Amino acid sequence: MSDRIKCWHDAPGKPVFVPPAGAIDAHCHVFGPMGEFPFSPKAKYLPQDASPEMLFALRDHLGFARNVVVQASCHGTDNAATLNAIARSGGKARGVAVVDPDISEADLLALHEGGMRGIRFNFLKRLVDNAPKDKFLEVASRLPEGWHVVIYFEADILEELRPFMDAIPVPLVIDHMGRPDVTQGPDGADMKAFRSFLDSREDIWFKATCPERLDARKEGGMGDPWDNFAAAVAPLVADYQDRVLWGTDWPHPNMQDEIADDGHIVDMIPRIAPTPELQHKLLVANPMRLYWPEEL
Ligand SMILES: O=C(O)/C=C(\CC(=O)C(=O)O)C(=O)O
Repeated sequence: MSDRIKCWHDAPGKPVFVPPAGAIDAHCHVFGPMGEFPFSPKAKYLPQDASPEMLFALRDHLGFARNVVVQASCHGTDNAATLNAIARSGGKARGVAVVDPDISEADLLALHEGGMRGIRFNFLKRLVDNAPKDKFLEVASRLPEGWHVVIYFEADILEELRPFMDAIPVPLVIDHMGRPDVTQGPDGADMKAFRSFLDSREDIWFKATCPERLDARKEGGMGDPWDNFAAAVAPLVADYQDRVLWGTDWPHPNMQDEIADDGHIVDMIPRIAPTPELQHKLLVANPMRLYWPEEL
């Protein structure tokens, strides 16, 4: 692998929407810097450096107060780059780790000390070589107190994953709503299946994220201003308003062919959460419960 990809906008606009005080970007990543934190030999993409300082500058520009940094697959199970971002944030970031399922209890506690509050299981074949469900279940059963499991999958394997996810004994957070086809609309088959999954347990959360991915022109979607995304996702946010999170997904891994303006992504918020009450739940109250519960 040679060329390092760059997927983010160099000069995102200032959003019109002003996030409420204490707003949390609950899904973003850092890459490297590679000189300090090399990528995994198993990485499926090799990105340019997207440093903590760049992330924090974007946070301030967009009007957010905190970040939840999710370990990206290009760093494998070495969480050093994500922990570095959390450490440099001055208390304004927490994280989600990716671990070797054989990780010891002591190492899990060290991740907790470093600000991690969950682990991520990634089922996208283009991102990871294998996803051993039996090992994932074992490690999910011995997480530190208060942790959750983040799961990333695409809509076509939701049913196949149901028995596995049903067996996880801690809260679940589903990345990007399990990537529904938003062009099907709010009552499409993918949204119906996802709703039925949400209805099966009260501790399944989801991220109403990634208009740029789910409504990408390249995928047959609308592209910015992502009208399909707004139409399909707003009813879901309204109906499950106490277990939905939001994030920028900066630096938008693997979106090099469709660079999104993060200011426009923030301006999607009032389209999926039209009232101040919903916006406060989405951006403050809900992520605080998962990531900074001791402050509540
Ligand atoms: O940023 C995301 O959430 C989505 C990703 C990257 C990713 O998850 C990873 O590398 O772990 C993707 O769809 O390529």
